[in-house]
Amino acid sequence: MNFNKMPKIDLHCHLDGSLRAETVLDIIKKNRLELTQSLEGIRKQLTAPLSCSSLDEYLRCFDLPIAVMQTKEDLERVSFELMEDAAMENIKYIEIRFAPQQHTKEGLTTKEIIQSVLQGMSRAEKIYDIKGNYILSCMRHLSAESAMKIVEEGKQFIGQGVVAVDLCGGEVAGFCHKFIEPMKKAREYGYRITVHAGETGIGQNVADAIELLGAERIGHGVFITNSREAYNLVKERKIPLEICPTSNIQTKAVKNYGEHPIYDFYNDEIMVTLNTDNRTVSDTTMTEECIQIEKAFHLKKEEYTDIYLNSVEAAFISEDEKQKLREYIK
Ligand SMILES: O=c1[nH]cnc2c1ncn2[C@@H]1O[C@H](CO)[C@@H](O)[C@H]1O
Ligand SMILES: [Zn+2]
Repeated sequence: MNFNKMPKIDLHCHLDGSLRAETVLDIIKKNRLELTQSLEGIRKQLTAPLSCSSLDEYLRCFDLPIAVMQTKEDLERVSFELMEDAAMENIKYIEIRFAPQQHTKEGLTTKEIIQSVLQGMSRAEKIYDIKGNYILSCMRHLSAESAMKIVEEGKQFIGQGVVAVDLCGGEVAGFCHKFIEPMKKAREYGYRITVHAGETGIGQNVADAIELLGAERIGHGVFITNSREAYNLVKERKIPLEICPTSNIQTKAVKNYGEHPIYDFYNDEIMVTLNTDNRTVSDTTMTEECIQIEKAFHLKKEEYTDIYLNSVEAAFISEDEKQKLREYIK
């Protein structure tokens, strides 16, 4: 299959993990930041090394991009550029996530931060054949109060380019208990809910995310294989899994593409979707994720179409918008 040309959907893509190295260098120079001044050095810092041994190590690659995402202008720019990069490889719809909590170092308010990325997104939508929405991620190592603040301040943007909230960062057992209140509030306000869970060996977190937080989708969920309860919940309630194969190899959730459970899940009628996670940190694209999965499992055209249609179903958009996305693949 010529995946570059085929229509694609990315439901799990972090803004801060998807910056162009050239742009990072540009912003460092423009803002006179005391950071690496060489493109090669930047590229190295932005991408998870082959030797990456865990999610925690993978997450260290976000320090540099976050340092250059602290002004309105720079947030607008990186948001526009991610949409542009996605459009160039025929991604027709993308849900981009980021944690506003991490962009206040130069004094921006949550409102200014969200407005800036939304502006970049809508500028790209006017030029390219792509649509997008934002997911507000809350860092799990921060407090429930901090997550509540994002839920409260992001509320005014629901339906204006913001569709959901997420929990992300390092994963420990039982993390969901801490976030019951903010996620309850989020549901009341009309946010859709997706949660990173089951990425580091703890299947029970997936069951918790669904039962305690009302997660409608799960980021990764690879380790439902460890928990009968989580597996059955995902299967029976048709909870879509946002699978990001390359990222899972880097964080050592799986050994290689061939050993990724995505195809077993697919064959067991679990609703899998295929996504990038982080275009720069994982040095990947949607095209590349598709190619690797095609290679590993001899994916047929109908199977790719099924997975694309799962993404359409799982997207946090209206029925009309879903219909438009279905038409691309006919
Ligand atoms: O695969 C992942 N699992 C958990 N957290 C992640 C992953 N990729 C990125 N982030 C975290 O999400 C934040 C907001 O975008 C990033 O700064 C990073 O810390
Ligand atoms: Zn992620």
